[in-house]
Amino acid sequence: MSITLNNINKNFGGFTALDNINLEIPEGELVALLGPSGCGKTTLLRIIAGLEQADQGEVFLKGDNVTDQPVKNRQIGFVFQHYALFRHMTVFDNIAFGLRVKPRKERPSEVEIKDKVHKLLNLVQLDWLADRFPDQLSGGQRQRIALARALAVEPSVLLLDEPFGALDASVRKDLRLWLRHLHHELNVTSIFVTHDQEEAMEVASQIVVLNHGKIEQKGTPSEIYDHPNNDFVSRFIGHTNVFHLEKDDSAWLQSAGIIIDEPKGVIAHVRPHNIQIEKPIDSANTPVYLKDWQHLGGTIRLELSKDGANGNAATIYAEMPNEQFRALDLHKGDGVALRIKHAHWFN
Ligand SMILES: Nc1ncnc2c1ncn2[C@@H]1O[C@H](COP(=O)(O)OP(=O)(O)OP(=O)(O)O)[C@@H](O)[C@H]1O
Repeated sequence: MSITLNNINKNFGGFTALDNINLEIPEGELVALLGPSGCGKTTLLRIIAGLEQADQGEVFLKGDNVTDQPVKNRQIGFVFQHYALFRHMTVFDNIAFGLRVKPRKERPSEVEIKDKVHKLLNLVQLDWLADRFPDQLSGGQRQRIALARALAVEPSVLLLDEPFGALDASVRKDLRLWLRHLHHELNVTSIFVTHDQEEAMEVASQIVVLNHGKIEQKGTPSEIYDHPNNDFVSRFIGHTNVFHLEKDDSAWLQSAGIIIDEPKGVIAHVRPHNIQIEKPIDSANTPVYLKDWQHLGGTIRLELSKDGANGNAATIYAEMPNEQFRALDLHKGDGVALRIKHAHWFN
């Protein structure tokens, strides 16, 4: 089901939580609402769900204006950060709950319910846990069961609010991929809230970046990463090195012979992988040296410092494949030459 938001505004007292939000989400997308704490993500999700009323604006689901419709008429499934499973019910009964409370005319028979719950348990790959209680599950298993429960009533839209926020890093990583694959299988229009840009990049087909109640940018992960609209998006999505050409950076960049494209503004944002590192011709006379590095799996992140700068000088981050780093045979304290391959410019 497609989702359209027109001019959504929401204030809490004198505070503007959402400021004229316009958004079109086509059917079948998996969209991440991404932004820093307090930017309005959950409020927007709650307005789509009907759990909160906007002060102004309209919500359309599949072209129908549902602004004044209560939650129960919107065919929406929810998964929240803190497991909302009923503790006194088994996994099976938790998933069956939404079907059993349907009005008599729409309620499936117990045989149909049993069949459906097992299908959902298979889908989330936890069929063997049907008779357990929520307390006997791991955090990751509970979230998968919460998702199965949300899907039981065949929602047209699935809303997930930081669904993996309470889980540890490795479980989170597994569940992100799992959610993506599950979405490929089901194709239910889904929106999930996250403040984790890596999570948004890894899972979503579209990312909506929010800040101070406004949409800063909407696009695919690569559009957002490679073509950030503005300074905020560029800094928020992944690491970026910021060079101010009207301020301190101008002089040392010039002295180091570092040229950043054709300037198209005064602030250059450079992604770590767009900084190429070479061994300098004159290593005794290089203004940049290797301070430290870290392994990030297939790549190495290099921390570079300006020679002679005091301890507060901004670190420059570069990234390169492991083999390339090994071939350079660099050691801590070695001088390096930089070449900047590409920058995003802002004013
Ligand atoms: N019921 C409320 N009454 C007053 N202010 C509220 C209420 N709900 C939210 N807010 C405020 O509105 C702003 C947006 O809140 P919201 O929960 O949507 O942010 P968020 O982006 O989801 O943040 P987080 O990532 O921290 O959950 C925050 O400043 C919050 O304090």
